[in-house]
Amino acid sequence: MITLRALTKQYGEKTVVDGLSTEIAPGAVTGFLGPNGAGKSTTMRMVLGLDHPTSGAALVRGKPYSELRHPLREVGALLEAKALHPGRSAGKHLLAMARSNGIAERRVEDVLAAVGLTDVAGKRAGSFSLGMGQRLGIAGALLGDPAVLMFDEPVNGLDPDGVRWVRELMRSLAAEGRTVFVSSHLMSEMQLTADRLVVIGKGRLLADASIDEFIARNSTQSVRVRLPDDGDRRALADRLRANEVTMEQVSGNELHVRGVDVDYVGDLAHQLGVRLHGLTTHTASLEQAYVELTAGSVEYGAPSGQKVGV
Ligand SMILES: Nc1ncnc2c1ncn2[C@@H]1O[C@H](COP(=O)(O)OP(=O)(O)OP(=O)(O)O)[C@@H](O)[C@H]1O
Repeated sequence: MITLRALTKQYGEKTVVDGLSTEIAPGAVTGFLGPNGAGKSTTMRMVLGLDHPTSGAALVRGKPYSELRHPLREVGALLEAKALHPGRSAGKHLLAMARSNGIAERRVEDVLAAVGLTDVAGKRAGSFSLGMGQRLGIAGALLGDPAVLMFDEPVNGLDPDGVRWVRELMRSLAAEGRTVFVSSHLMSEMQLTADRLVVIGKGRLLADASIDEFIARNSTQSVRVRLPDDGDRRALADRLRANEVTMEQVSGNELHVRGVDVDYVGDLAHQLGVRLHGLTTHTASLEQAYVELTAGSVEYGAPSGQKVGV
């Protein structure tokens, strides 16, 4: 369990983490999402005692990091891949970590096997590819067999096999009853990996919900209608507008209609005698729900694209 209590961090005038309160529960993967600069890394650093809160608290199993007796045995983290001695072999790096943290040396073999690095344990960590570096970082996080794990962007730069491997690892760690807190920019990935989501923007909590709740609360369903004839499309759009129904033309002859269901649009098309080639309900993906939620708190975003007029 990780507990954030009104966690706040200011750098000079700027509040980068702003009164965050939530609990990251064991037995689940919790995705930590937010646009660039939202404060995700700063939050994780405070959980690990690498940054100090201006006010509030970040607790691991009820205690601040500084009060944990055997920190690496209680919380493991991958913050920045390759934050290690480049001349040391992977095995020696882990051995040094084990020795300085009172962790049994046999754990080194276990975690090397768990991340698939047994065969390259004797190679210099500095010669590792990005993917191997990530695996070594994850091995370090697992070394103390901790109940709480935090991963900051663990799939950054990984190939599809590596991404799938990280996903399965996160899921299996959660299935063992551990707390798994993972930040990512890849919404589609979080949709496959996470049970719950904590979303922040400009340091503030925007959402704290299960994936399904998050999509249901933050996105509206739309009806997608395809009409092969321009005149038919205009007739339907005019009638929807007259009925004060919101819609947009996305491409060619496709309309996205909001706030009504397929029955409504189908009946209207029938009344008008227009021909349809498609009529479907579309539920927003996590990506769309996330973009809608964070639209107001993107610090460095590009302006959104122009809509095609109907
Ligand atoms: N040591 C520091 N001094 C001043 N400002 C800082 C410091 N560390 C972080 N910041 C600022 O705090 C804000 C939050 O940064 P943070 O790295 O926590 O965001 P993030 O959500 O992890 O972003 P990203 O997704 O881009 O990694 C940013 O505006 C950043 O410039």
